[in-house]
Amino acid sequence: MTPAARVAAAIGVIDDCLAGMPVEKALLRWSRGSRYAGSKDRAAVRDHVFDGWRRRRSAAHAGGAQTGRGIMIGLLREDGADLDLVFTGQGHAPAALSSAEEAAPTDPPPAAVAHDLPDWLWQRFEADLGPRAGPAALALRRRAPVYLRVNPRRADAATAIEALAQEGIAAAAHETVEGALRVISGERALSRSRAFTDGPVELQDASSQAAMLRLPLRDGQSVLDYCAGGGGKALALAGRAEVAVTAHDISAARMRDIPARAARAGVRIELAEDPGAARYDHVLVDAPCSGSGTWRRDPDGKWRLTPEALRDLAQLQARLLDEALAHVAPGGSLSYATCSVLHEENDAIVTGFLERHPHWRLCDRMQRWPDEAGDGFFLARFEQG
Ligand SMILES: C[S@@+](CC[C@H](N)C(=O)[O-])C[C@H]1O[C@@H](n2cnc3c(N)ncnc32)[C@H](O)[C@@H]1O
Repeated sequence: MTPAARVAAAIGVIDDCLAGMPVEKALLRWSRGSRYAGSKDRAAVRDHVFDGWRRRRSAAHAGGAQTGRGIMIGLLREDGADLDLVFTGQGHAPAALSSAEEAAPTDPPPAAVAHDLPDWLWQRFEADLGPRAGPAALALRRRAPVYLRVNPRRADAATAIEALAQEGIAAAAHETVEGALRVISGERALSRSRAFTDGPVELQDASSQAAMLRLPLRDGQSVLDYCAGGGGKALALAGRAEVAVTAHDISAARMRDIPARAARAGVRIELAEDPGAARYDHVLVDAPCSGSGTWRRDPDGKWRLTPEALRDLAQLQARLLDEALAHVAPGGSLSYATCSVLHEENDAIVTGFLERHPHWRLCDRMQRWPDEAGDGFFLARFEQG
């Protein structure tokens, strides 16, 4: 495919997204109908679509229309591309620009548009994040850096960097998060690399890693990951110390890869579909959330979230914390995590918990904002007394 044909394909996929199709589904549909496209074409179309979808509002403003074509014109215009080389109308290229499309807009976009958030969310960002609202929203418009977690059971950082380099993947140690590596190039080779398939590294954002490093684990202790999902946090905790980690999730299906991932990582994780009356030294609630700190990876999230859905999430988060509390052993700790930057899912949940449980106190709190050092992430840890 020519570069222009890739843009034409992205326009079609973005139109499907605008019609309500989730971005991954729209890409899959295009991919299935485009057997002629090679792996580089697929990667390029994916990048265009995700760039356009993250910057949907500002690109539509710059391109003059809320359509796949308008978004791609705006995106390329904002990025300084020569539009006449792409919109030629020849072969599989998109049609030449009309005179209306040739004129870049002169009016500045409203703040919510410039920050690529729905109006209500931009208001929340400003209210909740204060001066950090702008930088956080702008970070969510960019591609996410790829971070790996070095599995201390299999390698140290230097060995992992060397193993990755031998397979054409350049990585460097994170400046502040121990054991986190930033992938500099070659990320598309990762999933097939031995460093990944044999267990020395796992894909995990640096902010999640930073949060898991804060839990004060000691050898011999027990840990319950109450919302374990695919087990990313459980694996990080199991790798850190000689602790007995149990994974629970309302969806057993979500946990199905944990045994294989644990075996690859050289750790043991027990699965508990129902933790019953069991109690643990550390209980972690990595709660379902809006994902607002990670929307650069999942841009659908910011366009789909509604105030009502956010309120429902906050109710679920509070309930999960109360449920999980029953599993904390005497003298143990309860940790609450989200990958959100919104007050309603973070500090408001902490305040509500402390009001409902006055014998518990907040003993640690971490808030990270989305930037080059990692995703947005929140952690609060409670102890009794
Ligand atoms: C943020 S994800 C967890 C991600 C996971 N900890 C990781 O690191 O990969 C939240 C998880 O909470 C689970 N969940 C939702 N409601 C729950 C409930 N009532 N009890 C336990 N888990 C629940 C979801 O199935 C989902 O897997």
